[in-house]
Amino acid sequence: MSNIFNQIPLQILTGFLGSGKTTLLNKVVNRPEMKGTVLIINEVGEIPIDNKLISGDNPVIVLDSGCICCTVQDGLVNVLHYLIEEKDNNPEFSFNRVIIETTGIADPAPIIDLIFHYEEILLNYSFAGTITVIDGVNAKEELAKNYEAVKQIAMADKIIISKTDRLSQDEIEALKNTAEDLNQSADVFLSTLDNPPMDAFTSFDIFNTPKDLKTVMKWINSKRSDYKLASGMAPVKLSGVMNKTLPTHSNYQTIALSFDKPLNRFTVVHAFDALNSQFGESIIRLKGIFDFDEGYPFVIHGVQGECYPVTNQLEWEGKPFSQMVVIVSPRIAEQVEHMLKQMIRPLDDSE
Ligand SMILES: Nc1nc2c(ncn2[C@@H]2O[C@H](COP(=O)(O)OP(=O)(O)OP(=O)(O)O)[C@@H](O)[C@H]2O)c(=O)[nH]1
Repeated sequence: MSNIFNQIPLQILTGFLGSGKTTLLNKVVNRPEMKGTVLIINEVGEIPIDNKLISGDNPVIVLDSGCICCTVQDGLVNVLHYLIEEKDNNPEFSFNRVIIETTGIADPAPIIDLIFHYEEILLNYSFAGTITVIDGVNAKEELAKNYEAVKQIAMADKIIISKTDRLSQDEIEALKNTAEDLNQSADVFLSTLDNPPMDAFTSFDIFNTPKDLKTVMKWINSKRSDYKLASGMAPVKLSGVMNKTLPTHSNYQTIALSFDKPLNRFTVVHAFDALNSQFGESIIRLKGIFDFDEGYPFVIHGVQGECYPVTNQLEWEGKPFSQMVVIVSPRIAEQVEHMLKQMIRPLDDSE
């Protein structure tokens, strides 16, 4: 068991769907100063993809049986407990920091609440703050529609504005102002694909609780009426670790597809183009790893109806595969799934 002097710092990394959390983590965790970091990644959808996009030696643990802020709190407690046990009993395992990457639709409040109220976590870990990634390109629309995106910013100790390589100086200033409107106490950092703000991850004082604990507590008990953006979340009752009222998410549906044969690249690109032009921003998030039989995996991302260029230079580990997750509003889910199944064809398709 640990004491106050060797409590492990625990950071939460949050930010709306597609804002750039995994990309940032991938850049950040392989730096020497982050050695010994354990990543706990929570994903929506039955098929976890993000863990396959993180390279390097740091242990990555996936929590994929639901969203960490409502259904997998027990899972998080178990993982944190397991890590301490391993550290105490296995001389070959040590770690000095944990970063929890939430799903893009997570409300950080219940996770922070859990950290502060679960005795075993408090004994061994020290909460080192919430880092929220704001999507530099899509934040305006997201904040107008999604309550989670607003709350993620309001709860932050540090805010990272991503994708600033695609923004003008005026746009960056406007986003800084938005961030400040929602949260005056957080430090704001800027990020590009090549230049992740390391300070946001490395500068914290583990002997202090985050500076705006009061704000955190206010948020934990808050109702939507305080904020005029986006729609509210309906409260639900949970059993398990936290037997209290917690929010559910805005309305999203996840479509997860796997394919066991190499795919025809053009049919995939064509299907995504068709989805984005027909449904636009209702395709909230799309991501996939694809086997086009070219010897290495292709990674395709889409955020709010726009597809991004392939960015990850990965290699296959084991047998090639194709898996994708699409997050959409429920009213179009059936149609989207049908289109994808119709349009995406295997390479050897003779039709
Ligand atoms: N131009 C640019 N693109 C970025 C930047 N950060 C992320 N992206 C792109 O944005 C897309 C989504 O990034 P991810 O890191 O997967 O986003 P995420 O927040 O982990 O997404 P979820 O897992 O859905 O919550 C990818 O295509 C990234 O390459 C950036 O700083 N600049």
